Amino acid sequence: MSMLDGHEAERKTREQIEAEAELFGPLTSSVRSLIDATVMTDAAPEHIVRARALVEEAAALLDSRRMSAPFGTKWSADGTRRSWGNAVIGLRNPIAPLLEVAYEDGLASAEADLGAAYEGPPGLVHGGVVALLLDQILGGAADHAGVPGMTGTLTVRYRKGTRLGPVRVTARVDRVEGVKTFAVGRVHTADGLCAEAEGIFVLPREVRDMVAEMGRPQ
Ligand SMILES: CCCCCCCC/C=C\CCCCCCCC(=O)SCCNC(=O)CCNC(=O)[C@H](O)C(C)(C)COP(=O)(O)OP(=O)(O)OC[C@H]1O[C@@H](n2cnc3c(N)ncnc32)[C@H](O)[C@@H]1OP(=O)(O)O
Repeated sequence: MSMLDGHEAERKTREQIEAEAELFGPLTSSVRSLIDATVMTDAAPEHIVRARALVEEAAALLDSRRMSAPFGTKWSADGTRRSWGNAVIGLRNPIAPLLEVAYEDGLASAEADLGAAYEGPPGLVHGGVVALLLDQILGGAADHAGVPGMTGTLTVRYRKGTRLGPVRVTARVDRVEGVKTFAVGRVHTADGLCAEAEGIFVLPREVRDMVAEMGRPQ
């Protein structure tokens, strides 16, 4: 499979995309609540059994028509880019913990409220989830700075346990060396600095070849 598969140009207007966001966003949000309720429920057994039947009915309804491939990245003529399946920020992905990434003065930042579904050690966020957030925000900072790449190396230093609840993640590009972008980032909670990371994002060879032929994709 090529690195460029899953990138797709689409003809939808901004209004159509907004209408889709209004349709799918609330579904994602409801399923996210369902995930939390599934982990946290202490309901009576008959309620669990009934809930399971309802969930299976909802899944069958949604599954009655499927896309032929995962969402990928869709590019519109006006430059809008959608990665709605993305595991960290996808609008259609209920396991995606981050909502919006803001970019200001070279700093990417985002907030998430990590509930019980993200637990690792008791009461703390799973270390893999911390790395997941960092990977995305560092990659986003590189992308936003116009020097995107695939994660080649991600080094995380876990300074203290990240308590479940609100977290803030930030990142910025530190330097660029040829096709490699070095980005750095942090995770904070009310307890202070919990994790730091450095990532090396490499513009893949086949994209480099394409860019050399056609100019950098917008
Ligand atoms: C149509 C546009 C497409 C744009 C593409 C960018 C998309 C980003 C867009 C939006 C970002 C949004 C945010 C995303 C965040 C989440 C990202 C993820 O989850 S990514 C999934 C996990 N990562 C992988 O699956 C990578 C798997 N590995 C590979 O594909 C290759 O190994 C790759 C691309 C990392 C390198 O392969 P080579 O063939 O392009 O690289 P060579 O030509 O050998 O080396 C180039 C330079 O990079 C260094 N390098 C190579 N691999 C490295 C590595 N793993 N770590 C550090 N440096 C590495 C080399 O030493 C060399 O350095 P010297 O130029 O000589 O200084």
